[in-house]
Amino acid sequence: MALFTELQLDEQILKAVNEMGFEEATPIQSEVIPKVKEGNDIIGQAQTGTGKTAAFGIPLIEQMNTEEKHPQGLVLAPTRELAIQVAEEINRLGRFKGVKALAVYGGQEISRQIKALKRHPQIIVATPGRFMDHMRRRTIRPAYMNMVVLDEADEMLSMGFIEDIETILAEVPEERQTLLFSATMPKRLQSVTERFMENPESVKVKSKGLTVSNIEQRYIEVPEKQKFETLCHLLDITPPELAIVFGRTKRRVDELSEALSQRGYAAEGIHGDLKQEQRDKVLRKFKNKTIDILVATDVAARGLDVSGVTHVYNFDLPQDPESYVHRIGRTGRAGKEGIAFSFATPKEISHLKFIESTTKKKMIRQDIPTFREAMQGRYQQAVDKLLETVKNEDIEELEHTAKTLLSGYDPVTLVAAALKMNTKEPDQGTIKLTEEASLRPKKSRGDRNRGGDRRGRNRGFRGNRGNRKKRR
Ligand SMILES: Nc1ncnc2c1ncn2[C@@H]1O[C@H](COP(=O)(O)OP(=O)(O)OP(=O)(O)O)[C@@H](O)[C@H]1O
Ligand SMILES: [Mg+2]
Repeated sequence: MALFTELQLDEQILKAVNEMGFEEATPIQSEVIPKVKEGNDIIGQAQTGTGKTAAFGIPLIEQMNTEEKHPQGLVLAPTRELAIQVAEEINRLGRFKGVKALAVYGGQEISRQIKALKRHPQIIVATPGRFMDHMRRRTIRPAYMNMVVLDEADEMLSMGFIEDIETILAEVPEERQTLLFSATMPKRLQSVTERFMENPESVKVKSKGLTVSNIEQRYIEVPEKQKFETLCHLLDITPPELAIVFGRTKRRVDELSEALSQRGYAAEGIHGDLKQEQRDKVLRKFKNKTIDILVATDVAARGLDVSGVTHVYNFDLPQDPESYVHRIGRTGRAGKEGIAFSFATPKEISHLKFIESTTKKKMIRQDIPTFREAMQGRYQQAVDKLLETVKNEDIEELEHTAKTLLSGYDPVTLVAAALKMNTKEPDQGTIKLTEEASLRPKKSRGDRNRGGDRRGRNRGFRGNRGNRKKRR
């Protein structure tokens, strides 16, 4: 860690950094920021939640000319929510310097974006598909861009955005500076770095494994049919502040969020078949804690930074170890603690071991929690609620009634009854959850095959690829 004052930043950026409450630069920031200033192409790898956004955002802002009318910086990101978030962070960092970023992504009216472009943002943060749209309409001219950042480049590759990126970068002047960031750098990414970057310098923050140590990683071997009860029990035993539950498919996410709601949890789902408005609404509710459980496909696995996420549950194991790293990285951010639970069916244990071998971190095995433990958790919640009321609520009015009650009943009986009333009822009612097949051990699947799967499954919900095709 280094002080930001040692990084020779613009005064205005330093001021923004201070106001954001950053005290010291994180390792990736202190390594990358000076190197970007030297003008090199950089490949930056550091664990999830360690400030990669500001690591590229700060030097990007520094090199923007606020007199210039055309956008000069471009950040490409795999998902719409991530594009929005990165633009927000850049706007916070750049506000005293007068550098503005605009998020441009599928699912939002293009006319609205065209209007916003007239306010001359220096930096565009885009999903590849929508950026291509703007390029074709000539509403954005890449010819003036001199810095390009590929955030989560490996994910854009998996999603099949490679050709789009190629098309985009062919229109950005060659003498640009290109930066590439991710917490994971699978080998297949080399093709991207070779094609799009010039003598890139690799900056990799030294660490024991791919995941941060402040995330406790656990797994539970559980048959498919018992997963849902197991999840409910875990939620009861230690209620999360905010939790993300990852499911494999969109249908799974729909069914799971419905089932959780039915059982009385404040849960909603997010995936790519939802309208963008709905996606925004759900994420907003999660951020302001109207709901405390977000059920998601991998659309929420990358880059999303929501403070207060204490728990991540892999209801279904992810196919790729990379996806595992990013999913669990939604907790334990910026030095905070987090816990990740992964469910593996007996057949999937070998796949889990394969994930462990990639992350170089063993998960702690835990038994399936019992109904009794879950009930204890619920009672504890009732106790907490009662004590909270004692502490914070105005209950004087009820004192007379309480005394009358106490004259006729034993106090232990009364308190126990009050607790019982406040305890969530044992689960009942049937829920609908279509079974997922166990994942096959990864060894039998090729890289290309996996990439294709993901692309097929996710198409249309990141970067609006589907719509673009129709218009063409
Ligand atoms: N120097 C700093 N000090 C304190 N907090 C910071 C600092 N830099 C960034 N942060 C905060 O840490 C959080 C995580 O940062 P960021 O989203 O950039 O992580 P990341 O490395 O891109 O993670 P991911 O791999 O998941 O995308 C954000 O809330 C960010 O504002
Ligand atoms: Mg990031």
